[in-house]
Amino acid sequence: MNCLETAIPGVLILEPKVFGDARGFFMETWQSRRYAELGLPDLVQDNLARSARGVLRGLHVQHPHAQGKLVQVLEGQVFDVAVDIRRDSPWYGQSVGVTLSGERPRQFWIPPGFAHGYYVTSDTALFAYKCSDYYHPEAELAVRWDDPDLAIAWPLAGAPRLSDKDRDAARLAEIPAEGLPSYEAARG
Ligand SMILES: Cc1cn([C@H]2C[C@H](O)[C@@H](COP(=O)(O)OP(=O)(O)O[C@H]3O[C@@H](C)C(=O)[C@@H](O)[C@H]3O)O2)c(=O)[nH]c1=O
Repeated sequence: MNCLETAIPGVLILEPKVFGDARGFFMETWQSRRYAELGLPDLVQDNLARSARGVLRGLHVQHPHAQGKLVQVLEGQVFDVAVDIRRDSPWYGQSVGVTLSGERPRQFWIPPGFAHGYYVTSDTALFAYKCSDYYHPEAELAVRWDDPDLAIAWPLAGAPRLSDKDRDAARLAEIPAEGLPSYEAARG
């Protein structure tokens, strides 16, 4: 497996080994020992979402109960973004964006303390991810996907389709510092 660093330490692009043959392909999408060697924590919840073209989900984070997320597109294509919102991080407000597709299977590791979102650029997208903590709806926080301070270069084709929660989300600067994860707490 290839492990590629990004502009923010800890945010990783993983390229698992793909075994192609006449039938199709095979790959391991998670293996506890190998992923632990890369520094990933235990993963305790597995999620799957299908979305139509133009859907944008995010930006979401849990605080407390910060979740690291190992994400992968099974079918279709998305633009996926990790935003560092750890209040005392040297990379606070910076983001990493990556295109993920079922055609070129690779994984994106979003560490705890980052807000996460994605925008669907194919007719449909099947999006799978494993999380390092359980879902705690009372701890959910949404940050505006189009927060001008974050200046995320979404590859938009028209207005995105949003949930009510995401349409009403606050800008990062509007969230009190104590409502955001800290660098140390998110590192565990
Ligand atoms: C995230 C989640 C949602 N749900 C339920 C709550 C709700 O009724 C329904 C849909 O939830 P949402 O609208 O929050 O789904 P969605 O907008 O897809 O939320 C997800 O967005 C991406 C960007 C992330 O990073 C995820 O962590 C998660 O926040 O599913 C669970 O039961 N467990 C979960 O872990």
